Amino acid sequence: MNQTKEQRILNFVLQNAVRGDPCSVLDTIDKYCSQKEWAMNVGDEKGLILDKTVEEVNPSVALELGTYCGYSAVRIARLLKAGAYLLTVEFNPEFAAIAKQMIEFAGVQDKVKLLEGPSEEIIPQLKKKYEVDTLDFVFLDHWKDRYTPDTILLQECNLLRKGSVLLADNIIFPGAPEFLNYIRNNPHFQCTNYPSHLEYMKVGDAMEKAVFLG
Ligand SMILES: Cc1ncccc1-c1cc(O)c2nc[nH]c(=O)c2c1
Ligand SMILES: [Mg+2]
Repeated sequence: MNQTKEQRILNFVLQNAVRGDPCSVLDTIDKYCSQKEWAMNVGDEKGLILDKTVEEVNPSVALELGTYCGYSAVRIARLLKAGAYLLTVEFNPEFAAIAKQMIEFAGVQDKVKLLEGPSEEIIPQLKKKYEVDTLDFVFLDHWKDRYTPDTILLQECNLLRKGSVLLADNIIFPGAPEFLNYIRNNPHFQCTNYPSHLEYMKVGDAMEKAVFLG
């Protein structure tokens, strides 16, 4: 049975990265996806914006929507303080299976809880089933058409508190114009734009940070 691109990425990591070393896993994925097969990891350039935001927020509880192969889950988890954790949501079971192995190989499994299913089903379960009070940081990197409804859902479920930080990928490419319009015109959010490039490409992209004002 032919391997998927995601399986090829995982195998390249298993054969070339250092087990238990998150930076080695990230560098190895970036090497494969810039030299061999493009894939939709946040990548090294936008990854630095993600790093800076996570370090600034220093979250106790973080949520990621869109795990894919686990690149940004490893990227975020490696920066979390003792006792802090990341919940990451992936709809595609094949991607979730790859990400689980990637997270374990990187050695950050104790900080990451991978939740498989649609974000619109999982978000309303976070308080009761996953014992979340509020979220300090949310990384939106799933499907652009879910950015706005899921942001509204997070508010409806009382998962945001004054100062909660959202960071959204792909604001330019593939683009999330409806989300940008929603969040920039919403008096409950303070927005900042971070111009960058699409992962592994010279094409322009950007990330948008939105701080919930309560
Ligand atoms: C797949 C793709 N093709 C061409 C250009 C951009 C993309 C692309 C890039 C990303 O960073 C994505 N992140 C989350 N979810 C996506 O669907 C997604 C798609
Ligand atoms: Mg993305």
